[in-house]
Amino acid sequence: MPSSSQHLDNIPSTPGKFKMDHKSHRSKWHPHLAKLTLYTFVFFLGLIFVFFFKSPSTTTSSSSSSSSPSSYRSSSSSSDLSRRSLKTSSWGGPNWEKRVKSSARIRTRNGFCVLVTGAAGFIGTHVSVALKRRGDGVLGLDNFNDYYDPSLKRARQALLERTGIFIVEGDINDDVLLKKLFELITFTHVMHLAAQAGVRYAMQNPNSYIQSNIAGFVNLLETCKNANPQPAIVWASSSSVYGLNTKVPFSEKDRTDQPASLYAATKKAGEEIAHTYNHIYGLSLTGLRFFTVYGPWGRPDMAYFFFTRDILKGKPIPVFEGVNHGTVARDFTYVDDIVKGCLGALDTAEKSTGSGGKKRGPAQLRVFNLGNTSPVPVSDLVGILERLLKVKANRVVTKLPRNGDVQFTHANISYAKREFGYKPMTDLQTGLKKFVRWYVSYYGSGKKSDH
Ligand SMILES: O=C(O)[C@H]1O[C@H](OP(=O)(O)OP(=O)(O)OC[C@H]2O[C@@H](n3ccc(=O)[nH]c3=O)[C@H](O)[C@@H]2O)[C@H](O)[C@@H](O)[C@H]1O
Repeated sequence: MPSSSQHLDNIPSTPGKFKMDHKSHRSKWHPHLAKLTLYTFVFFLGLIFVFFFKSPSTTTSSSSSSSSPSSYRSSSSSSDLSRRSLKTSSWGGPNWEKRVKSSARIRTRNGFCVLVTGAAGFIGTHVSVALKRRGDGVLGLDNFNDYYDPSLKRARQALLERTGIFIVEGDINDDVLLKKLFELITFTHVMHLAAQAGVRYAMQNPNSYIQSNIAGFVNLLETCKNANPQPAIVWASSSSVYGLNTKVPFSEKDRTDQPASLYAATKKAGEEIAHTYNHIYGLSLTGLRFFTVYGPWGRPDMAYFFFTRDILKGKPIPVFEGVNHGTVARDFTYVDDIVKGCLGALDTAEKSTGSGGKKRGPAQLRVFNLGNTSPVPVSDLVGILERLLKVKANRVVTKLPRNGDVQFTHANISYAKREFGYKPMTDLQTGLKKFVRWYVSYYGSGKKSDH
């Protein structure tokens, strides 16, 4: 008989019996029992490990109430583990709820109540402030990930706090959190700007694009479609959906089925997903194709931003050119013009027609270009920066890499003009002047900054 079965045979049938015989069996039983206890311990430890680390939604149980301090939550899920630095988030409790409600309070007649996702982001910050200033209730949501220096996001957060805007720290993939927010607040609109941005970074971390721009978007739409009343949603698509399209200027009617980057593909997928939720659930959805947005509080991963930093530091900057020295150009659009476009889209968004997951009638579905209608070669952008910074750039002319960049963008904006009077006012020279002024006030004249 194998020794293991002997061990099993020797286990007392009741604790009482064991206790009674304790003294006489002790020396004989102890090694076996110790081993068995160890195995049992390891087994349960394993179970606990599996429960806590493999369960899709571990500590965000919807049954626990967030109204007491003891119910402060920490959210993370298995899918989060694949994300770049998705921190756990804490939310809940009476003080948290008070801040949420105060931030979302409408302060003007017929004002909106807007959930702004990605509120600590570049465009999110600008749009949030503009909405708050005109009296709308604004609640921010942001996961503060470290795609770029999170201290810049914290500084934007501090700016928003001074304007009376609270940013909930959490992820759009956290359905329990989203549900809670919609239970606490009746949002009339969602301005969805949370995304994994950047064209070239998609080669390094493709999964983060799927997590944010597809899974996160679907999660948000699921919450919106279940809400009663359903909010109207305005969200950030991208000029990059035009991909390898050669017909210029880009019109919303042009083909968008040739994306040149995974980023573009996820934004295009977002447009198709928006169509589905509009069709099935009656959600009012407006996608905005932003064209290379720049300005104060911008994104450090964008060329105009890191060119400024590196010119000031005397570092070389790679300036891309197309085949046969072809010009690479962008329809750079100043952030204040984009904000006006966002507000115009919100103001003309019709109500969703569904409620509680049921469609009651056809709902609005729109896509707009928001560009500047005036493409500028990247080499001219560098020239403007040189003049503003009074430093000569160390240009390294480099062949446009095959990592998602397209050679040229140019927006036709007549649809946005017709629908809500969109009219960009800022040329690149004027906008970069404002950016440089902000940059120098934020980082100093730069040579020592190492962000
Ligand atoms: O409209 C959009 O939807 C997108 O706009 C932005 O993408 P892009 O237009 O590619 O901006 P950005 O990287 O600043 O490159 C600007 C120019 O500099 C050139 N470029 C870039 C890097 C470099 O090292 N050298 C260079 O010449 C480069 O070839 C390009 O011509 C957002 O990042 C993106 O998130 C998305 O919102």
